[in-house]
Amino acid sequence: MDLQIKNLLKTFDGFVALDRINLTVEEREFVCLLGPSGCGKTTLLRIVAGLMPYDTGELLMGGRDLGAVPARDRGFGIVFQSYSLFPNMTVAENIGYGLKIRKAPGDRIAARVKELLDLIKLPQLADRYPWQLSGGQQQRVALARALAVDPSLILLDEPLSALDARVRADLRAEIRDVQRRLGIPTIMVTHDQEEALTLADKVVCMNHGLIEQVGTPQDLYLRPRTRFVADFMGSSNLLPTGWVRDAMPHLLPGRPDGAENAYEACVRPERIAVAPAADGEGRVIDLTFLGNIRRLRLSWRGRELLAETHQDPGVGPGAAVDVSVAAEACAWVRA
Ligand SMILES: Nc1ncnc2c1ncn2[C@@H]1O[C@H](COP(=O)(O)OP(=O)(O)OP(=O)(O)O)[C@@H](O)[C@H]1O
Repeated sequence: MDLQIKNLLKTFDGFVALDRINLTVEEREFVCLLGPSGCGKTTLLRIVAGLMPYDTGELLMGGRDLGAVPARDRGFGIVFQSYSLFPNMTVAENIGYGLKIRKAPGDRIAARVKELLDLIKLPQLADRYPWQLSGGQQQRVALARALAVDPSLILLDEPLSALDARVRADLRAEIRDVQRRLGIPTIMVTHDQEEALTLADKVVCMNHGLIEQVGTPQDLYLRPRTRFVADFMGSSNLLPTGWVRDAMPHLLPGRPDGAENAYEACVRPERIAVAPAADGEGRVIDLTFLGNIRRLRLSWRGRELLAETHQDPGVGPGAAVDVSVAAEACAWVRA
């Protein structure tokens, strides 16, 4: 079943938190809501969950209006940022809770709990209590609990944000794997662009209660349509039209029509090629070693540019370099 969000408006005392949002979550799709603090991600997720009312608009699940359906009857699985396991229940009891309140028979609950413990790769922890688990384990149990009732939609509110980088990366891969296997449509809130790029089929980039752009991770990274999206989805060189006309005229043909200040060229740092050249016009300002990449700040034709390379560029600060950008490396964005 798909979820359709139509013209959804949410205000708090006149403040517009969601400004007529339109969005479809297709069957089997993993959608990430991405954006800075306060852009409305959590509000949207809570409204879909049924935990918060909205002003106007429509929510349809498989064509059925959810407006009058209370949270507990929506049949959605929810995982929050903070581990929200019941502290006085074991892992198995936590996972089986939803089935128990639906009065499922004991043997069915036990079988389902076992299946889910295997799925989250924690079969040996059934009898532990939440306080005896690491943060990553607790979030896996929270995921299993959300899955236990065969939800028609999974809602994840920054489920990884309290975990350290390594656990986060592992669990991220597991969530993706489980979601793919089960094919349950999923909405996840995050402010971490890397997380959105690795997990999502569709990324929804939000800003001030509006959707700036919706697309695949590739769309948003390679073909951002606004300066905000370009900036939020990784680092970029944002180059004014006037400068491009003088310094990189070969980028101009892709520019949409519009006033001089209406568009800027977005060139990702890895698309700037740098080569040592004694008579090169560019100068290396500094170079930072970041393990898998090297980041160079360059000065070239009156601007500072950011370049990144996987190879050792063979130059240091002060060195003269040639700088080039392929025409197709540029996306024109609304400034
Ligand atoms: N109960 C409320 N009363 C008044 N304003 C609220 C309420 N809940 C949220 N807001 C406001 O609505 C806006 C969106 O909040 P929301 O929590 O959805 O943002 P977010 O994108 O999830 O941010 P974060 O990443 O910080 O959680 C914010 O400006 C927030 O202050």
